[in-house]
Amino acid sequence: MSIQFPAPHSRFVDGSVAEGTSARPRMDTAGAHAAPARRRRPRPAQNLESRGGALLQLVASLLFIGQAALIARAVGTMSSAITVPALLGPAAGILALGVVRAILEALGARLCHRQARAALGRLRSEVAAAVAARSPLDRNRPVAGAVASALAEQAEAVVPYLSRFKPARLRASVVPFVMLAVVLPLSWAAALVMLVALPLIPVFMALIGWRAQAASEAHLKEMGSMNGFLLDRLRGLATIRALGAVDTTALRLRASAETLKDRTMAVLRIAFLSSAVLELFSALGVAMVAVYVGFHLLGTLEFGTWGVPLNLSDGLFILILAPAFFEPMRDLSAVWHDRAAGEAAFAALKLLTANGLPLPGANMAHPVPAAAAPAPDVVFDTVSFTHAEGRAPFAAFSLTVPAGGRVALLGPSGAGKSTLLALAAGLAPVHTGSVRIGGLPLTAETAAELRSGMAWIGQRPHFFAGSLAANVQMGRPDIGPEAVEEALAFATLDRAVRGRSADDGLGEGGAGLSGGELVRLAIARAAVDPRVQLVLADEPTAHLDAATAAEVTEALLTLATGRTLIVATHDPVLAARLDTVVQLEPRP
Ligand SMILES: Nc1ncnc2c1ncn2[C@@H]1O[C@H](COP(=O)(O)OP(=O)(O)OP(=O)(O)O)[C@@H](O)[C@H]1O
Repeated sequence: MSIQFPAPHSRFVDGSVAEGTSARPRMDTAGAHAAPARRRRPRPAQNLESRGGALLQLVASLLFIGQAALIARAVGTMSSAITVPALLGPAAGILALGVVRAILEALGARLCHRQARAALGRLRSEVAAAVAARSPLDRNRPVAGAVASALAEQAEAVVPYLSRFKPARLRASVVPFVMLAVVLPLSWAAALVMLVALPLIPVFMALIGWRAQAASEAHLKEMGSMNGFLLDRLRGLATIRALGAVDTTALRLRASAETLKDRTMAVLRIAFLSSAVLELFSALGVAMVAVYVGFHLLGTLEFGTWGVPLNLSDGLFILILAPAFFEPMRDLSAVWHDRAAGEAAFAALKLLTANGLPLPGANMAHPVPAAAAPAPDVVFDTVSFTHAEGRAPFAAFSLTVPAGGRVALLGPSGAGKSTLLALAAGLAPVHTGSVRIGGLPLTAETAAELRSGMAWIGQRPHFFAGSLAANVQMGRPDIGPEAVEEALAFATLDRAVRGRSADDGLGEGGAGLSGGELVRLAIARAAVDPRVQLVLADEPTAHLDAATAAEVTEALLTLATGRTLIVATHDPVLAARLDTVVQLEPRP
């Protein structure tokens, strides 16, 4: 997948950041799932459409030239003779242009905002899909808190960037030059003064802009790392309390908040500075034009026109245009920090799309629920896999699990049991060799389809704050309440939750159920889906007392009836209940 992000210092950052994509990740209680993310080239019509609001605002600004001309003419007429009919025409014209300008400006602003929000929605979808496309085995995946902060909070800076900064930049790059072209035939001197004063503004703004960009990036980075830190520590609150590390954590949090405050102030200082610089230069520019026109009309400065001196109407026209000439630049300055914040947000989002260990089939469409297939065989054919930092727990591992077979992977910690299960689940691509399930090689193309017939009961299954039923159903629309009740009964959870209904809630991380009950809840998740024909369970009886482990073992074996089961375990009692035990040896 490739996402078009603006280059950090590009002159023109197009709104087509995520234009024309069809990424629609489906969010359910299981978290973010990447749906097909095929890209289409942005079409010119779409680009025009995305700039429609900015164009309306541009036209509104240009209409001021007409108003200025009418005002100047009316005042010029009044200097010779004041007649109502002579004034009525210009007055009506000024009013009509004013109304049209107001309408265009309001429409333009609305359209810009709407387009910016739509672009942000598409961008968020693409970034969420990119994050979801990283393998769970990739330990360099972005920190959850930082992802949440970037997607939910920092990404919002894209809206003012697209809806305010970009239209302002378009106006600033067109309106002053049209006004210059209008003034030049009347007075080259006034046009020259304007032309000389104008570039000073962008030069100083560019100088300030570099600082602003750096300050905004530092600010967003600090915000992301503080959010990541906060989420991580909130999750580990019990451990922090148990180890008496509350004060240390609070101190770090306070230090982080102080740094964030300093970074925010730095951004604000630069924003105020850029506005002040711009006001100064535009005021100087207007003053210079006013001095020239004033002295020219008084006859002191006779040069600067094309042979014919300026009359009152012409002079007034230039004077009225002078502030409007600098106005687009002032508008641009007012939203200058939006550029810095927007580009920093783009950069933060782009970081999240960095390539890492891919999740095979992450961007494939969710397969249409198919009727249950027969239990598949699983073949590991000379498989090897190397984790980050070159850790390869096994090399050229081969194993055939027959259809409907029940196999225990036994071995010391670090021997690679979980890694093998993850490879069978297609959570990471094998480096050499192949995995075949039901005769189908597990590849990026087949992984999504094969996974739809698997149940993965991980070492630390995630439970979401919400009802038991939602935690079993996991957003699968084809699983109804009756199936959920049956699955809970199957995993003998109905006893554990007797007195509560399936709609009763679980706290974050499964708070409200014991460790053994949570494993059974994970088994219920698998049991509820009739398409599941391959069950992969990673240490389901770890940390359980003998009686609970026996209950979990029974539930697992019942689930495995007529299905293929592979279990990674240290539990000899569980291993003894299975057909085959495969002993893994740690590599030297
Ligand atoms: N995501 C990862 N990134 C880098 N290295 C990893 C990752 N997961 C596991 N490892 C390393 O790979 C090796 C095998 O780990 P694995 O979890 O597969 O072993 P295991 O046999 O399941 O161990 P245990 O019984 O303790 O769960 C270990 O040395 C581990 O440190």
